[in-house]
Formats: sequence, C-alpha cells, structure tokens
Amino acid sequence: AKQRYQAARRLPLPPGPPVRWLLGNTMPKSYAPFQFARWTEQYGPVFSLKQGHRIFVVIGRHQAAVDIMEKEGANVADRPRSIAVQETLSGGFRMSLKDNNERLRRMRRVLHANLQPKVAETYEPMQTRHAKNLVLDVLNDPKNHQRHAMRYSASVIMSFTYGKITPTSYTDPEVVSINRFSARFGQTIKPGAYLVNAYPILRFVPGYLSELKAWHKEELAFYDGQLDAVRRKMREGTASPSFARFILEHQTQYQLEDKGLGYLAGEIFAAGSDTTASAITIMMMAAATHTDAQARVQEELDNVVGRTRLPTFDDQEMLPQVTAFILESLRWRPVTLGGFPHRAIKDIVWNNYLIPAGATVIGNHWAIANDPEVFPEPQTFNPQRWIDDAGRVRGDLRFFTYGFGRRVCPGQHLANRSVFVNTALLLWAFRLSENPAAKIDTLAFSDIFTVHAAPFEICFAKRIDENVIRELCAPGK
Ligand code: HEM
Repeated sequence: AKQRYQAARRLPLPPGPPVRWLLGNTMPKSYAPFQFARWTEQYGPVFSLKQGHRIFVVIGRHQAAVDIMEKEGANVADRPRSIAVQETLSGGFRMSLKDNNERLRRMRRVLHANLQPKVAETYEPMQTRHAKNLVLDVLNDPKNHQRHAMRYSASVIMSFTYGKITPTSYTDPEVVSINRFSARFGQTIKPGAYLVNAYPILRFVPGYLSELKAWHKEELAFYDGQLDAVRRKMREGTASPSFARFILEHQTQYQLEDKGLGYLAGEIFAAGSDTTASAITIMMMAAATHTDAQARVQEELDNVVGRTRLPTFDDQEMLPQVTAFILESLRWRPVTLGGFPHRAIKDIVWNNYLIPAGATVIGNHWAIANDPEVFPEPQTFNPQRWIDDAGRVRGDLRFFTYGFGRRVCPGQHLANRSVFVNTALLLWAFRLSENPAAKIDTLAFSDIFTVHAAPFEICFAKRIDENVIRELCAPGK
C-alpha cells in the first residue's frame, strides 16, 4: 500500500491554467462557473488551480463526475475548510458545510426521515394547494411571476419546517429576515469572496471577521427564536406536524445536540426556498422561449388530463413529456450553476493524474450540462433527448441537478414534486410566450450561489376558460 501511495504521489496534478509563483492562479472575479467551463474546453475534463496552499480540482465532464464524485464518493464527501462562511458566519453549525463525520450523518438521517420518497408523498396535498395558489397569482398579477414562484417555495418550506399552515408572503418579517441571511450566505460562499480561506492568517487581523461574527449572532438568535416558538406551541398542544417539531420530539433518538438545533431547522429555508423558486422560474423561462417544446407538453396534457380537471400527482406516470420538459429545463439552466464544493479526504488517481487529499473538488454543473458527448448539441433546448423510442422517460440518462454522491441534496424528492406540480398546472392553464418587444435574455443570472434570473417578462395566454381555472384552483377545492 505504501508503494502504491508513493507512486500516486509522483503523478502530476490535472493540467490547468499557468500558475504565478507565490500568488497561484487568478480566480475569476465573477461568474466562475462560466470561466471554469472555458477552462474545461481548454484543459480537459478535469483541471486544477492553486491559490495559496489550496488546490482546486474542477470537473467539467459527465463521465469524470461519475468516476470521481460517485464512484469515489466516500473519498470526496467532506467540505473544504471555510473560515469565512462556515467557521465564522455559520458558527460551525451549517450542516451543508460540515465534514462527513458521524454528526453530519445523524443530521442527514433526520432529514432523510422527513424527506425520503415515501414521506415526501405525504406533502403532495400541501404542495398542490400552494401550486393552485400560484396559478391564481399569475392570473391576477402576471407581471410578478418571479415573486409568485418565490412565494410558493417559501410557503412550502415554512409549512414543512415550522408547520405554518397559512400561505406565506415574501413580505412576512420572518421571511424577510431569512432571505437576508440567505443573501449573506450566497455572498460569503462565493469562491474568492474572502481571502481568509486561502490565507488563514488573515483571521488574526483585527476587525477582519467582525461583520461576519455579528451576522452569525443575529442569525443564530433568530433561528433559536423560531424553534422556541414551536416548543411553546408543543407545550400548548397547538403545534402542527413539522420538521422542527420532529427534531424536538426525536432529539435523543437521533442524538442531536442542543447547540445548533435551531440552526438545523433554519438552514432548510436557505437550502430549499430559493432553489425551488429558481427551478420553477427557469421552467417558465424555458417554456416562454421554446414555444414548440411547450406545445408538445400541452398536447400531452390535453390527451391525458383534458381541460375540465387539473393535472395531479397521480397523472405523472402518464405525462413523460412534462417530466422530460422539467429535466431539460434544469439541464439547460442549472439552478446551482457551479455546484457545491467537496473535499478529497484521500489521494485519488484519475486517468494518471493525482487529486491529492485535501483538494477542493468542484463538479461544475454548468460545464457538465454542456458535455456534448452526453448531451449532443448541448445549447439546444430539446426535451426529446430525455425520451426513449417507446415514448418513456429514459432511465439511462441523467444530470446532476441535485449534486453528487454522499452529499446529494436530501430535499430532492420534495423539490422534484414542487417542480412537477407547478409545471403541470401552469402549462395546463397558460400558454407562455415572450413579449416580442422585451425579449428574454436567458443567460442573465445573478452571480450568486443559487442563480436568480434577472427580472423578465412573460405573456400568459389562458388556454382554459378563466372561470374554469378560478373554479378549479379555488382554495378548499
Ligand atoms: C430545485 C430545488 C433544489 C436544488 C436544485 C437543490 C440542489 C442542491 C445541491 C446541488 C446541493 C449540493 C450537493 C453536493 O454537495 O454535491 C444541495 C444540498 C442540500 N440541499 Fe438541496 N436543492 C434543492 C432543494 C432543496 C430542498 C427543498 C431542501 C430541503 C427541504 C434542500 C436541502 C438541502 C440540504 C440540507 C443540503 C446539504 C446536504 C449536505 O451537505 O449533506 N434542498 N441541494
């Protein structure tokens, strides 16, 4: 074993852009996933960068992602050390940035207990209710479709996490607070946002981290307060079922520590709300800019569902075109453009290159989505690439919308259901198109961790009589 180890250590790092002595590579100042994709074209499926003492390995092709992120999954399940976003802004609590140790596995287990497919099914009525609400919102106020998608997602997450029954509004004070925390998180986690990660000595510079520390205090107090409110309701016997109630009731069983319990619940909103809203918005953008592909979905909806009732979760198996449209939307414009960084805990040899223990390993969703070997003509939006000869959704093709290996998104079954029901309902009710006078720039995204499309206009033409839509989507129906 020792010999093999020494042999591996002699292998070169994957190729990459030239490194400047002492300074290392220049990190892209903005839109790193796009620059990383260009470097994939130039240097190959796996390339490397250096900054300070850190090595970054970026994967930009599908097969390499399977080889490294999945087959070597156990060896890349840690997260890079991050002084700014984890140790300071999150006080070490943020689960998504923890190393893959026993404590993390307990947290993933408790999430899984509440989000695995069988349990996710039980949220379908709640998701349907909020999705109908979104249809009515679009009917009443089409201009603000992006805000409506955010409101849908916030409502579903607040219901899942804290058992909130009434629809949530994005102006609710608690949602305003959580969104402020998410924005700070998105800013702080950007590669290169804080030099302290590459040069840890900076943490001793007086004042350097004080803003992040203050933000952490505020966030922690807020999340603990939310959990306390659930605790209070439990004592009064008025707490509806929720993730927060579950972790309070099962704290001992899952050996969850008091410290960070509020954070675990609070983190769900940050992880699940913006991402889901973004996925729904991307689907609408795809429909408005690809009306032929959209028409194919609507033809299927007409055949399978008809126009006198709403599509439901029970229809999904009979609606492969809806599923293919969703899969293609999330490949075409991935929600997490650059992927969440992992860290190698062991030396990994890939194609005679060394990915050394300690390296930050990034699966660049944007580059992998554009891998021409797996997705021919990757720039073309073509849902039919997901359909086999028998007209079914292909089982042999996949994209990594929800990330990789042991750290794959635990919320994916809830999220998939959200995207499905909103796609089915919205495309059933409306024909979406661009305003010829205000064409959509489909690459105009904010440069933060979870992409947000810049505001854009959609024309919603009713496919179904308005009274029928209102009647079928009315609350309580
Ligand atoms: C369309 C919506 C969503 C997308 C695209 C998405 C995507 C992702 C991605 C790419 C990761 C990182 C995986 C990796 O490290 O390789 C992740 C992690 C995570 N997601 Fe999601 N997600 C979505 C919705 C949700 C929802 C609804 C929840 C919760 C209810 C959730 C909870 C989490 C958590 C807790 C993690 C951290 C897991 C860990 O580090 O072990 N996500 N998600």
